[in-house]
Amino acid sequence: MTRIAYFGPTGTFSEQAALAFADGHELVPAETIPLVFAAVRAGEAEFGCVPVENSVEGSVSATMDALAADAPLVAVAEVVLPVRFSVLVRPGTTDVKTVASHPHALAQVRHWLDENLPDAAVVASTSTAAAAVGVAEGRFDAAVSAPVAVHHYPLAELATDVADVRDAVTRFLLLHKPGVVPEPTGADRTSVVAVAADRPGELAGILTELALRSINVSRIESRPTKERLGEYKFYLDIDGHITQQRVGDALAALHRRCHDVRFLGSYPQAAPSVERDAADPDTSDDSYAAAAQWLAGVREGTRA
Ligand SMILES: O=C(O)C(=O)C[C@]1(C(=O)O)C=C[C@@H](O)C=C1
Repeated sequence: MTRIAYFGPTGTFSEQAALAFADGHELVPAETIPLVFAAVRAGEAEFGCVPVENSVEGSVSATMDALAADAPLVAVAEVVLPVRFSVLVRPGTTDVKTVASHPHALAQVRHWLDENLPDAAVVASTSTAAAAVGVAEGRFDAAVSAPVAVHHYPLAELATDVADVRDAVTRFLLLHKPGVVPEPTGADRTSVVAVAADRPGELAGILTELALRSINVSRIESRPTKERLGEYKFYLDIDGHITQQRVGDALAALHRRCHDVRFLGSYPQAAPSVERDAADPDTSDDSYAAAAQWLAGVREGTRA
């Protein structure tokens, strides 16, 4: 049976994302995001499911770092889930002195906590469900959890539908060892991470390579290389698929000019951000093929 390792324990948003990817597969929890990557790299699970980006709190740095380090894994699918929380307590709890959750979740309910539990000490936990486990075991009084967590742990709802930003969403990736790239659908995303050379205009140069080929950038994020102060790698999410000429051409250009480029996957967009085939017709695959034919003819001396 196909196994999906997910950022657990049971009752996380990541588990719901894993279910959305493939109901019927065996879901195996891993306690941290790096452990999800490790399970896939070691072949203990074929796929891994991790959060990558939240509309309120931004990128999940543990995922970003794990994507760029060690043996490469690539994204083969994404899913976007709405994020509203339940605040869970042991049945009968009236006095909440400590409230725990994953830092990303805490950041999304800061105002609610200020208004409703102003005296509670806020504690970071490895995941929203780990916080629920901590409450069940008596280590904290309340957990900011995914709504499904109440079905997994002997806890009661102190509040439901908690979110400072009503329409918050989190994007999750399904990861696999490099091998098969999903077929292009016409509304795909390609992710890469590039270590740029440290020279004037380099970032502008990278973006120009994309702009010249009519490629939309949906996200750019920098993280330190962790080797030297001031040295950064750039994560880019672009619209399009690696099999498209203009995307392949742009990534080859990035490979020429950057110290390092790692392909992080081409996969269907969960919520397409552009019209299908909205790109400039001068950058279509047909246009690239015609230009390559002309160039080959010129080199052979059969065309001018
Ligand atoms: O702890 C969980 O439930 C997770 O799946 C992690 C996570 C995150 O890292 O962003 C997922 C979605 C929510 O935004 C809060 C927490």
